[in-house]
Amino acid sequence: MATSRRLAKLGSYLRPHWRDAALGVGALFTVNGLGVYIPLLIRSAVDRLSSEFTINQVLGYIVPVVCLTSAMWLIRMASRIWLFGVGRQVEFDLKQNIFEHLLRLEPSYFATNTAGDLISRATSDVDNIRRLLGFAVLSLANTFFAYTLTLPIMLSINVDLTLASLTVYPLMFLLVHLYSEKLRNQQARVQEKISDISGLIQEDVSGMALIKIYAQEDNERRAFAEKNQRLLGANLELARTRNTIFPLIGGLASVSSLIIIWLGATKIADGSLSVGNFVTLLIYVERLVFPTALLGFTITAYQRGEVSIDRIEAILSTQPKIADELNAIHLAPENVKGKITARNFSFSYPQRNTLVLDNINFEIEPGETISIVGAIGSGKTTLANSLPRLLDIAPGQLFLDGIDITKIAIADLRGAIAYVPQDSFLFSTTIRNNIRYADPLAEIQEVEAASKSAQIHPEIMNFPATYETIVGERGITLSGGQRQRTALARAMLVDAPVLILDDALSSVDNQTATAILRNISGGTTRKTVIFITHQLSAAAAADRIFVMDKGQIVQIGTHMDLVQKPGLYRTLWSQHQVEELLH
Ligand SMILES: Nc1ncnc2c1ncn2[C@@H]1O[C@H](COP(=O)(O)OP(=O)(O)OP(=O)(O)O)[C@@H](O)[C@H]1O
Repeated sequence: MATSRRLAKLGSYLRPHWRDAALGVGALFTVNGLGVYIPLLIRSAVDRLSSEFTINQVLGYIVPVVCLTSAMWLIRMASRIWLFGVGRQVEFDLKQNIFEHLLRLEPSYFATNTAGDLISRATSDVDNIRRLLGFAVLSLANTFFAYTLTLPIMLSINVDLTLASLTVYPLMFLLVHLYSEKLRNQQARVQEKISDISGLIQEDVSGMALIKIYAQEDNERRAFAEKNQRLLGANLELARTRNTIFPLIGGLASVSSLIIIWLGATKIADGSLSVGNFVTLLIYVERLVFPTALLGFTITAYQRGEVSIDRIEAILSTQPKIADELNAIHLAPENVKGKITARNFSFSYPQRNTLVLDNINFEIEPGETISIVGAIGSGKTTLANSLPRLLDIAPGQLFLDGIDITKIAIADLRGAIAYVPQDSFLFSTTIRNNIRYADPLAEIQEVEAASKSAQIHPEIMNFPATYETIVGERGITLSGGQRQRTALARAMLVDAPVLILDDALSSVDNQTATAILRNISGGTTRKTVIFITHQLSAAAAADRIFVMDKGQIVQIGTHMDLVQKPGLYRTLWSQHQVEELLH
């Protein structure tokens, strides 16, 4: 991103908080104005007191200097509160924007961007921008005012001495210019390495059981040490560059004072400079040393911030691929009948040329229960993910109640479809909150009814705190089957007209799976149920069965029809019967 665009971005982050920023900068202006005035008082004191010295005169100078210095201290404090506050506000806004933006992005985005990298951008990079907008703005404004207010007065006192003291500055700016590109690149490398390490920690913590099962602790330790070493290398490289340039800047600024002392002394000796003016110039140059030396830190903060702006904007500028059309159709779930149609539906994943779904056609009537069976990788999950538009599908291929699903408002489409994916993810909260996730105000009776439909209620009643039992992270305190049925209860509570179960009962025995399917597809208000499964005895209970092979629906029919015809279903059924016998 070009520097001008980065500055425009910074401006846009600051805009909502311009009042505080302006107050902070205004306070710095006042402080620097007072800072310029105090040496003038001292000059007058030095010149007057050298001719007549009384205690009253001394006090007449000391009291205003003390009062002004105290006022400066208070105003400087206020400027810090305002400007650092702006940094914190921007940090809050950015975190909020990033999180809200991530919620709008489609699942495939998270397949290509690791959680560790996203976390590092939302925390460490946001922190860099906070520092840039708090500390760097403060120190830059301070340096700017220090120079613009001090230099004219210095020039009015003595042009030669002032210009001589400034001779080191071109050298200083050349130094900064030469090193800035290098510093920015090294900073970017550090941020990348931080992301790498966050990614590894995040992945290893999630996959800890796997690491232990395969006894891969040593390999993981080595992989971590390698990444940590790279981060250390990047940090040391950056520190070397910084530690070369910043003391040089500070040192060059101090050379200005030496120039004033050296040339000033000769000017006092030849009578062309009063002692008062000499002292004043010396104080002014000293006053400039600190803001100038701070420039180094300001540059670091700026460069860190620059890299971080790019990294954060990479998230914020990613347009969601799956979004509502301008005139999206709104559908209330209670008005949805649940008819699902596919017409010549084909799909391929980005970066893959082959069709994963190849010219699929079907009609599912409202209230019908359909089982989808087929070989591993035949496209069942892809079909299930397409219906609630978790995948970016082309228009005119899938329809809900005859309406193209790409024309329906996404929230309404997803509100009409309850979906239990293969991975029955549970949050680290109570079972009750997990079940009523989609309806946090649901009463316990509704939660219990949903659990009864999912055949998990008796087991929950046996947990130590029944529905208030806390589920460990990702539900590790529950068995696989319990997790699956809790996830199913969550979908049952929604009471949507369409229910999709993607291999969601694989850890439940065949009889229970069949009973659950009968339970959810029966009743007075029948839902349209799509039941993807490898459990053929449960699948057989459906009204119709779709058999998938290599991205196509190769057979459609009832269990009785399909077992009588030669084809994939009969083969799968025979295999299933052999497995049942061997069991
Ligand atoms: N995100 C993805 N990116 C690229 N290819 C994918 C992605 N997800 C699935 N595939 C591929 O699409 C094909 C169909 O996968 P899908 O998960 O739909 O099959 P499935 O029938 O549900 O399999 P299973 O019975 O194992 O769940 C497979 O070849 C798979 O490798």
